[in-house]
Amino acid sequence: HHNGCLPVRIRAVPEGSVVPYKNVLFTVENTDPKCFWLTNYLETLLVQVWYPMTVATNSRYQKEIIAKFLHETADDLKSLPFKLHDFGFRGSTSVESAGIGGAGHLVNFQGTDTIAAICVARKYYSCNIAGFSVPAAEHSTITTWGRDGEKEAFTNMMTHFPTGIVSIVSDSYDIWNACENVWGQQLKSLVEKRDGTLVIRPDSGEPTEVVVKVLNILDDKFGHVKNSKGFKQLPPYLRIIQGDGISYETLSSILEAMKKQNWSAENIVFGSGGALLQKLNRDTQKCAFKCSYALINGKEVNVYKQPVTDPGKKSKKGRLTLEYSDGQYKTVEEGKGDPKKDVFVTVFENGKLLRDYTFDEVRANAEIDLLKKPS
Ligand SMILES: O=P(O)(O)OC[C@H]1O[C@H](OP(=O)(O)OP(=O)(O)O)[C@H](O)[C@@H]1O
Repeated sequence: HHNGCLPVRIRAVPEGSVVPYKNVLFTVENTDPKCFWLTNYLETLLVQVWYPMTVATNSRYQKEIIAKFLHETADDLKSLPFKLHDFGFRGSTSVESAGIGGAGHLVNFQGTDTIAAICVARKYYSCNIAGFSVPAAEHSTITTWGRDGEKEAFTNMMTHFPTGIVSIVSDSYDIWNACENVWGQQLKSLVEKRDGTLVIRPDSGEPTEVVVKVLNILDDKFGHVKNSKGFKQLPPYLRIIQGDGISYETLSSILEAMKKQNWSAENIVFGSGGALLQKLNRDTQKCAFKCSYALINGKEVNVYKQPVTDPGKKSKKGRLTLEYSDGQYKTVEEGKGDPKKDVFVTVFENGKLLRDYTFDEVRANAEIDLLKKPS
């Protein structure tokens, strides 16, 4: 009867919009009364948007934290798009999950090792290359040189990649020895003379302590410059990346510990895997899909649940719209919304995709206010 097309209308907030949780984000209505069952039949599939939304939210929050510390301790915010690198592919439950979640992260940042995410952004959001990475050692490319061969392994990376950024994991045996003696003495002139930036990667231990200690050792060996805000920066050919144990909580405490010792956030890049793509679930942002309205034998019924055992589970009533005014989003229930303030767009109707978003549009909608002073 419908030529294979689903008789539903989906209205949704533009992708990338930053909306406080517990607001309506999209509505689904059947357009054929005979298919009254279709809306909640689609619940299972449609609620899966919780995942990229939650990754994007978590990643954006981390972007806000990093921006705040850059505002306070760095000359500018130019490095922000590459400050949180996605290391999460290996910890994802599937290639598809890594692609979808990793694309959520790429809404906010451009650094990723999750190639599946670049494929998703290219295939579904017309983005040629949404993310980038750099040449990097991993433990096997250091440890295959043997315990006594760490210096040769480092030299090999430095000479194989003679220009640009190169990231070299340095905790295979003893991060303190690697920073103080191997990088700081034996390979010091190689580091200084190389045409690019060496990014040293500690990868174990308590991140807050390790990062500050590594910075202090490198300072002792290579010195620092003071930036316009009076904070210390390693020489431009030297930076660090902390990619172990990074979540929004640890990120904040590392940057705070650095600031206390007068280190600029400019010195560090973060990598995050499990906490970025996997340590979240549908309840992290309390994402749910509920029936709120029905037309029963011509009678309009506002449908809702309100369990006595948990007031937090009360659902919204009636026809729903999302309004934006005075810088605030508000969900309006029971069909009382003002169409002029409604931000929803009809994105799908009777089998047709009516509005598609490019990755650039999503990114623009999600951008943080870079000029805002840190709170
Ligand atoms: O944010 P995460 O999910 O922790 O991902 C990052 C970690 O993953 C890798 O090590 P991996 O865990 O594979 O091995 P390891 O236990 O030997 O560090 C990498 O060296 C980081 O330590």
